[in-house]
Amino acid sequence: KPPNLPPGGMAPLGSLPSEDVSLGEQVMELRKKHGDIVSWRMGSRIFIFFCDYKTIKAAFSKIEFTDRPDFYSFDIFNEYTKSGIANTNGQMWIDNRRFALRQLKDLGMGKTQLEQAIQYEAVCLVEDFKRHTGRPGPPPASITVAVLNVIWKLAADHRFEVDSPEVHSFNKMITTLFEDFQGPVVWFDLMPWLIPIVPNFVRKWMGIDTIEKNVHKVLELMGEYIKQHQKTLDPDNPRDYIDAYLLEMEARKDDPQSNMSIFDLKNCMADLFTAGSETTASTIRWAIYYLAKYPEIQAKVHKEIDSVVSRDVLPSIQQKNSLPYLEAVTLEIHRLASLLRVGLVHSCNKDTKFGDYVIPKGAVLSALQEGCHSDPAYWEKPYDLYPEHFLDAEGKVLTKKEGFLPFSLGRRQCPGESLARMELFVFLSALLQNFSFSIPKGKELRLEKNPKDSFLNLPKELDIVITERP
Ligand code: HEM
Repeated sequence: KPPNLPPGGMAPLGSLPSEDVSLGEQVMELRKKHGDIVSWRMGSRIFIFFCDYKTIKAAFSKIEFTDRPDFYSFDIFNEYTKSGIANTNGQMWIDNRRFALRQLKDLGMGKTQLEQAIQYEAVCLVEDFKRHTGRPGPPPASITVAVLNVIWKLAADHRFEVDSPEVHSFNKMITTLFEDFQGPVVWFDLMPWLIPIVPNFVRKWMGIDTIEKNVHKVLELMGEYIKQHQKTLDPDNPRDYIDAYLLEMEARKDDPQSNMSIFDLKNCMADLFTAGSETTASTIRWAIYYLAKYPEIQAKVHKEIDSVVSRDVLPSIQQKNSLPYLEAVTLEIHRLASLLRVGLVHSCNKDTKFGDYVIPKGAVLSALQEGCHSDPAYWEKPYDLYPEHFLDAEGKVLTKKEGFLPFSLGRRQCPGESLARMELFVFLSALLQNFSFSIPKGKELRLEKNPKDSFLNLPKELDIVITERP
């Protein structure tokens, strides 16, 4: 055991989390015994869990705690060659993240071009929901298409029709990757010494081949769009992320510090799609489920929208500040869903003193989001949908709240946060202006999380009834 390690579950041979209770809940038990920083040896890895908001904020502002770990499951996503944004460290990460943030800003975050694209997707979404009214069923797949189309617009100036088989098969690739990412491949992350000794047939059984194939398909598709863009590139009129990257890559072609390449571009794009699609689409689904479960809150949202927006136009992003209750509901959905339950792990790149402890090089670092989001120290009603958590006495939105970190904190904080917030506002306000959501008669809507999904809290497919509002 390294000296001065935070206290916790440090069985000499390492213990794996139980599958009956979620990882987050198991860490919360350790927190009760040991305090806000706990360690846990899982397999041959030392995990450090930061359990309290202030501790996470202090930890994730440290450069030593900003890297990603050398996880096999992460490397598969880059075909074992570090590239992209989410799984790189050092200069490559700094350059790619900076480029992504600049593109997300230049292509219209807060500006009209992307706003219009999102607004157009909202029109299509409402039209599609009309086809699903009056009978029990899961929330329509058009939610995912709308969210994917926003990223397609940004990345490759492209969109798909809601019934296009291509967009659904692309989505299937991404969701399958998410499922597989939480599967047996995790053993290689926790016990990397297994990697060279596990025979091929076991790797196959673990689903590694399937993940590799799926990743390859995603990257190949990105490659096709890049090729089309190379043929039609106009340096004076960059259309999207791909054009901007190609131009910068050309401008830096003699720069020995440049890590830019077509392979890297494919991975940056894949990162935007994987990080930005299911997260946003699932948040919309959670919102629909929670509002169906809390009809009195839904009625208040309807009333607010009706008092601000005329019924013959969809709400626009400019009206966001006039709809504080909807905004507070959206923030509550982030809190209750805690989509990335224990965050996306970081790693420590050198032995680092932190408070009374020393965090050893190579430790895997995790922010206990769902613990913060249900901590009674921060939330009056931790397990209820209670928009008042995010409203002050005058009904104004409290955007910055201690204990609230759905997009994480610090240097790795989600670069897509503003885009996600914009999408959530435009899509949810459009849907709630036009529809109400309810639980099918005689049914119950069970929204508890699956303990086996330790990292991502994606909603199960549950039936609701969509009714067009008069
Ligand atoms: C509701 C929607 C979303 C949620 C809850 C969410 C949450 C997060 C979280 C918790 C992280 C990990 C941060 C860390 O490592 O500490 C992250 C990373 C990331 N997100 Fe998001 N995200 C959302 C939407 C988006 C969107 C729309 C995009 C872009 C299109 C995006 C792009 C990324 C990228 C590229 C990273 C990796 C950043 C890095 O490693 O530097 N996300 N997100």
